Amino acid sequence: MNRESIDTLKGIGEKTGKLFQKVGVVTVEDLLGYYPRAYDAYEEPAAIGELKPERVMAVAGMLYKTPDVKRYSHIQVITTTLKDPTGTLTLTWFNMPYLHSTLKAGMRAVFRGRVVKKNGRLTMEQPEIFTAEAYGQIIHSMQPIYGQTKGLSNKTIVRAEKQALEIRKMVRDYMPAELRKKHELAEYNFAIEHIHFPSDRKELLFARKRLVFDEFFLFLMAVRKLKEKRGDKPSPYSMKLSQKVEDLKNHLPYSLTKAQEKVLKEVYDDLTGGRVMNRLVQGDVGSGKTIIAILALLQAAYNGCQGALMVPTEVLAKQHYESMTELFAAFGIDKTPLLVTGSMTAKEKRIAYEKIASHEVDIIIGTHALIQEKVVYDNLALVITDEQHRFGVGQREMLGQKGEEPHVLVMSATPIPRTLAIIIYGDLDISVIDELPANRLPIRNCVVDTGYRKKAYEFIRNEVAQGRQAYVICPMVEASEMIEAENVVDYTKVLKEALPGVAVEYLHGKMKPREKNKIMERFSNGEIQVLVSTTVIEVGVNVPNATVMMIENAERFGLAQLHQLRGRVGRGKYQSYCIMVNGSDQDETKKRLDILNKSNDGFYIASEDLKLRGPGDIFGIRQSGDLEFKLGDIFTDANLLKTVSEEVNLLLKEDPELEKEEHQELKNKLQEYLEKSYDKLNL
Ligand SMILES: Nc1ncnc2c1ncn2[C@@H]1O[C@H](COP(=O)(O)OP(=O)(O)OP(=O)(O)O)[C@@H](O)[C@H]1O
Repeated sequence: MNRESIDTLKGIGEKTGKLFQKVGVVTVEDLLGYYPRAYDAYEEPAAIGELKPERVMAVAGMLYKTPDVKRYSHIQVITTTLKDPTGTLTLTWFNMPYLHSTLKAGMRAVFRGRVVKKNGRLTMEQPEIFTAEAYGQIIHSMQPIYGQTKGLSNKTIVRAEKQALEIRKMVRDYMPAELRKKHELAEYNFAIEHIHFPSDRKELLFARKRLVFDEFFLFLMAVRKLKEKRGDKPSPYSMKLSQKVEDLKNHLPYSLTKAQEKVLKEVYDDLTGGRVMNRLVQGDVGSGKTIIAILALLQAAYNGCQGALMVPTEVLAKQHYESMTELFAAFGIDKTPLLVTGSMTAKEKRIAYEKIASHEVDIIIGTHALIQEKVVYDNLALVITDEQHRFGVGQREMLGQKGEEPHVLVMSATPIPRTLAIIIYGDLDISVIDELPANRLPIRNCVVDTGYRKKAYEFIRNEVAQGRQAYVICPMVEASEMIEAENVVDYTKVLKEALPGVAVEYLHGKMKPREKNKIMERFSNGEIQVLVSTTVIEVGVNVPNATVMMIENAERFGLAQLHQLRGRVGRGKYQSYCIMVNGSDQDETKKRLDILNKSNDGFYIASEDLKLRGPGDIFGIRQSGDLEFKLGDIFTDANLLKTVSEEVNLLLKEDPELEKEEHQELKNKLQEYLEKSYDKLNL
């Protein structure tokens, strides 16, 4: 029943089914596992005088004007005014023509929507309308808000979730009863129901704790199994260090930092030590992880083996490919890299696979495409993955299976404290690059409001005049009627006007991979001077000539994400700048952005953010959304993570193969978890 497709639910036809597929929901089970992104608590209506911008709030009052309808190209706007003893408020709706006949002067109601400040005055946009009685019934309840996609509204998802809960088959709880009791965990079926529809905050936290416990538990069990399987084994590829690679290292345009040398030695010791390497290299943005990867790949190549470098995006794969090709050509390195990406044509792929299988190439760079079944390697001795995003523990294992026990090196810029890293990466040894190259000048930061834009553009113009380049980040791709935030397409037009003679172009995730690559290429070689982009450039993009990072609507991003974005500048010898434009006047936002303003250190930022939010703050912007947990946050749930880690140790000590009767359900669940983790790769 739970594995059935969601089109068995009422109201879900082919079209809606496709939209659900877009957010990864195919079966009833997937739907139940599609947890709310946030919850809306229907609070007491506030007085108009108490309204705060950028918040969703409710007000009660009387309409004192018959609505006014205006039409601007494709948008119809209805406005009216609400009054209470503390003030007046403009209410605005977009494209809702039928409201015209509902809204009448003198009507009393409760209105709930986002409050925004426009031209110095407060307006409520797209408010929902309730009678006082109807509002009284839902007050204080928690309404789920799901991640939506164009055409798939929250209402549709809520309706589907309710049905799914009704028809689902209850599952037997796989968590051993003893553990549930010890940690006061909710029963599984109860937790699933109440994560979607909690009646209050307490119930929500109860349900959430159980599900986060599960996420950590299954993840850590999988990590332990992986360690057992891959950990500390003799390696079929014991290498000898090649002098050619040493020569390259000694002739780079820079010398490695002490931290890079230390980490490189640890990697070399693994490669030559006769045991299979399973290592994580952790280093803040721009600390120089890539050269470690390149040198290790070359060592493999000069030992007659193949090496693969797998990264999360095509843009990055291409970037690595190009910089490697250039480097090798400059230093007379006779080892050829090959690029494999999902957007290659079938023919291109076939040719690439042949080159890999015949060992015509030594170093293979690519995205997920690298672990597709069709790729057959010849003597694959080293696999390097960029852990920023998406590659979870299952993927790690899968790559390992591609060769005969290849060495595995994982790169990460996520600033996880050592105690947590040891848990999360329990199957890996950890190396840390804890120093930035010496030629770097610390990035100068500022947090400004939108009134500063003109000055910022002048500043960018100056930098460009000196030969430098700039990024401008906007949260949205295109204009939206519902969300007040800057978008790449319109912003580019504005910027082109503001900066005549400057080459301004845009980049976003909805563009075709080829187009994206082209734009990135033109930015890399300096043809484009200002790149207006969404967060697609967040990870790993390396254009050392870029010195300005201007982030619009900085309030909409998590601190970790802002830190990554900022890490795109300050990668070369030039002084770099980060301008964060704060579009909100909330104190909390100011405090958050201030942390970034004061520091360029990823570890410090993560720990300060945690202090500000406090453990258990589950409504804040997730810090570690890039790890593979849907609900759990390794920072705010750090204590639970430690507890679960201890429990997993105990359990595996007592029953290493999960053979006991009371662990059978768990064993099946774990198997399922691993299979799902592999499946994700084939999406
Ligand atoms: N020791 C060094 N001295 C000077 N420059 C260096 C040094 N090591 C690396 N670089 C340069 O610093 C820039 C950033 O390095 P790299 O791209 O490896 O960063 P990273 O650690 O991968 O960062 P991110 O996580 O942001 O991708 C590159 O242009 C690289 O050539």
